[in-house]
Amino acid sequence: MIQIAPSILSADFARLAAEVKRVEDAGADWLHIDVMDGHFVPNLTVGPALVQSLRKHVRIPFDVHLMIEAPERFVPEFVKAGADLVTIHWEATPHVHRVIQLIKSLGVRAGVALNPATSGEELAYLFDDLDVVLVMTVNPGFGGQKFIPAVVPKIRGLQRELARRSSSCLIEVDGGINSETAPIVAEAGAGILVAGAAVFAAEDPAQALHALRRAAEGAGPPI
Ligand SMILES: O=C(CO)[C@@H](O)[C@H](O)COP(=O)(O)O
Ligand SMILES: [Co+2]
Repeated sequence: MIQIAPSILSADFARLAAEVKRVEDAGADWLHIDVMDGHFVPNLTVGPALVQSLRKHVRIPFDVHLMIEAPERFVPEFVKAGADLVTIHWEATPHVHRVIQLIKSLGVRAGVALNPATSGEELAYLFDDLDVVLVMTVNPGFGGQKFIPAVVPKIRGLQRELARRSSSCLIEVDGGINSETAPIVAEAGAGILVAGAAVFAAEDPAQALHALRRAAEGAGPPI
């Protein structure tokens, strides 16, 4: 079953609670919260205070995508604020294993995100500790960008390696996901699809979620 995680980056921040409730009611599986620090990526977004405020209005689990340098500095605050899954970038700290241990020790799920230019081969020693590998299908920093097809073989390679190890770790994809790209990534092995513009910019989010799910599930099981 494909899971969909709408990204708040394309929501109207002035009406955030109402917009998020709308996608929750429409059947979203996760809420994807993009955190940016202006260093790791050339953009700034939100911090733990916003996560804590939203937590009071939303029941679906929070998927917090940290696009920040040295994420270990802020992991405990995001968990305290209500994160259910914390994903850090492979490129953002020299101590990825240590940060994954920190996230797990706080009782939530842990993910590692890979920029388009990162191969993911280095992740092998982490698979047993990871709940999610997040494959960026755009360069991180902004919503509404165009999907990078060259990333698809990486998704397929990760899927094969995870299947070989009988791992329960899921592949999440993030960036430029819509009804055209969803079947491509689902066929390659993605189980969680992040979708910002495709859901929050749609007139009818329920219809948009349905279209994404149908497109992805029509792709058949991963190879
Ligand atoms: O992490 C990011 C961007 O850095 C994403 O979560 C985007 O916000 C997804 O938005 P769309 O590409 O689906 O509009
Ligand atoms: Co994201």
